[in-house]
Amino acid sequence: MVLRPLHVVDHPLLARQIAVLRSVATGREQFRAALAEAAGALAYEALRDVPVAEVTVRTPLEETTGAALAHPVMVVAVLRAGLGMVDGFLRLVPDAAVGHLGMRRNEETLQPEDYYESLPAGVEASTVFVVDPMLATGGSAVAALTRMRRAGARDLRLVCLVAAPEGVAAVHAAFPDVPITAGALDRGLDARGFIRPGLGDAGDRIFGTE
Ligand SMILES: O=P(O)(O)OC[C@H]1O[C@H](OP(=O)(O)OP(=O)(O)O)[C@H](O)[C@@H]1O
Ligand SMILES: O=c1cc[nH]c(=O)[nH]1
Ligand SMILES: [Mg+2]
Repeated sequence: MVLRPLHVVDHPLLARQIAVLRSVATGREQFRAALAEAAGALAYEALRDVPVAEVTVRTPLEETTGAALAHPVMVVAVLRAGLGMVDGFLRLVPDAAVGHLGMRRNEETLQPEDYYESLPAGVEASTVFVVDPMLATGGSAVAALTRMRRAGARDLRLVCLVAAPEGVAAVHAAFPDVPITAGALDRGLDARGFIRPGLGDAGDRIFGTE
């Protein structure tokens, strides 16, 4: 049986941040802050089923058992827009390693072009979260996940803020075992490959480029 995990997080605090991010009236500073908040909420949900290890804890009164994450966490940001999600993730997992994959979508062909890669050691042993706010055609996500699998990632997950059904289908087709956590599943893509209703160009809104 093919596993097709998509978890669209349903939470009022996340929904509120997504409304801020969608609004054309939201400026750069507020956009960055809302994206960090939303990424924290997504991280909380995306980490829900990571393996835990039992540890012994001594309270002031007696010894008991507690939980620790069984494997190190690695966050891999798809540049540039994925950078906007890293701080939110690190608020929840401050000791996570952070990798970077440089990737830009050619706006004529809609194909992703690689331009950078920097990955910390320990990919094989880590729970790896690839983060990018926008999952549109899925070309960038599939390329990023392919690079991470080639780098040795075994426990691999994708976290995005806004997903189009086309992108979800593309990731599911290429990586049926990779769970996707998303903040919203939108209607679809327009003729230019933009997510509708979406939030526009996430990278441009974070960095002020146009
Ligand atoms: O699913 P796709 O059709 O591949 O589109 C999604 C990609 O497009 C955006 O990045 P972009 O290429 O605009 O680069 P940027 O983050 O530097 O702005 C976005 O952050 C994704 O990486
Ligand atoms: O809607 C979209 C599609 C791709 N990249 C974005 O930033 N926004
Ligand atoms: Mg990109």
